[in-house]
Amino acid sequence: MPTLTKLYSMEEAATHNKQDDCWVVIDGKVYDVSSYMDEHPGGDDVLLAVAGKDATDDFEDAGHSKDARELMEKYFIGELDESSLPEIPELKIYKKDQPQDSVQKLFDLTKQYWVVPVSIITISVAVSVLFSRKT
Ligand code: HEM
Repeated sequence: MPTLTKLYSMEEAATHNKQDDCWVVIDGKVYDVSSYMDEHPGGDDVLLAVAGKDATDDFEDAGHSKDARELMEKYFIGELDESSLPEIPELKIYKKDQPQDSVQKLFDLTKQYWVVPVSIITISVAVSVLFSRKT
């Protein structure tokens, strides 16, 4: 049977940023750690510092054990609605300017560096003409 996962926007997660109402977002998943604040071996202050925010990097930096990762499931309440995230303009531009595939890429490079093969051919022709005149 399919399970329904609740989706939360980053705006909504951001409102849960207090000691007694604390959500953290880790790897696109939303956790309500309000009841875990006092028990967290890393302290409640570190959780409060990332309350209502994306704590993926901080979570990974702390080097959590397999047990800790299993324990997380207890506090899982839903997933982050990716469409609620602001679009990064640089990413869009980068994507847009990328050639479609490697063939296209090679074609673009050839267009850009046509001077190199043309110069090689010109020099070769000049050298062979000089040599043929000497003999
Ligand atoms: C649902 C979320 C979380 C759970 C269930 C959790 C659980 C745990 C557990 C069980 C430990 C003990 C060490 C281990 O087994 O790895 C721990 C330590 C720690 N946690 Fe978390 N944690 C969570 C989120 C976070 C976040 C978001 C941060 C950072 C902002 C954080 C920072 C730390 C730190 C600094 C330690 C101490 C590491 C040490 O003393 O070596 N934790 N956590």
